[in-house]
Amino acid sequence: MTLPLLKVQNLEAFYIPGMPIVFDASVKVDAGEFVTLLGPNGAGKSTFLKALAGLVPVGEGGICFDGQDLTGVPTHRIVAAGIGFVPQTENVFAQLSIEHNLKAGAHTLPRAVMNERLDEAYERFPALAERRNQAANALSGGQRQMLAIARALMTRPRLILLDEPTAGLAPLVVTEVLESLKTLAGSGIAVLMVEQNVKAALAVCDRACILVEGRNHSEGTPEALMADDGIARAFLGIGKTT
Ligand SMILES: Nc1ncnc2c1ncn2[C@@H]1O[C@H](COP(=O)(O)OP(=O)(O)OP(=O)(O)O)[C@@H](O)[C@H]1O
Repeated sequence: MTLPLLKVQNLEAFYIPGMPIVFDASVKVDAGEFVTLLGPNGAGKSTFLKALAGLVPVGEGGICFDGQDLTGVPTHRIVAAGIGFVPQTENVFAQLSIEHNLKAGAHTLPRAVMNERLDEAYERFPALAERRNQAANALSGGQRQMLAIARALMTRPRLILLDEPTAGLAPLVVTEVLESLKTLAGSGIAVLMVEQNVKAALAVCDRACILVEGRNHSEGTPEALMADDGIARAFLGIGKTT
């Protein structure tokens, strides 16, 4: 039996000591798997993701990634271990060019490696290549998200965490961004994202985990979750008509 790439067990995360937001959440992600975290507003999904990125303190529980214990380690070590993080907002430097944004994602790399990674990014997202010298604030919302994703990929992570990557985007662009994440997962880079566009997320992911009040509620393939009438109505915004 192969171990999951990411195994989070019974994690507690908090902003204020003694006042957990995430009480007991467990999630596994396999290599190349695309997993969505769903749940009501305030369930602690973003907090959970930030805790995995080392941006929120953790209490009980553990985070194991690629055989390494990453519980409570600082963000730079998490990135070095092979995890990329794309925050929901302010995820690009608006005044900097696209190329400088990408370089900022991996500024410690030697020049030759950096150029290789830039080529990879432009190959993956051709729209960025065409505009490489323009400021990021000239990009559309969807292209900005692509840039934020491309920047997180500059360190060649094995897992990328994304906090609501389609927030505020038009429906067609939502699909475009999510399809690009599906392609990413297909290329072997695991994806764990928090998403509010439930139906669009379920159309592309392999599995979804539902968090409620900082704890696991249920999980399964999109098909299995949608087939459960109680879950579909309560969490997926899909009511069966009778
Ligand atoms: N920086 C912070 N300091 C203190 N409390 C916070 C902070 N950020 C979030 N919270 C609180 O943590 C709780 C969970 O928020 P979180 O954003 O993790 O939930 P969520 O499930 O992602 O919700 P949503 O779907 O609305 O984004 C909320 O009650 C929120 O007020």
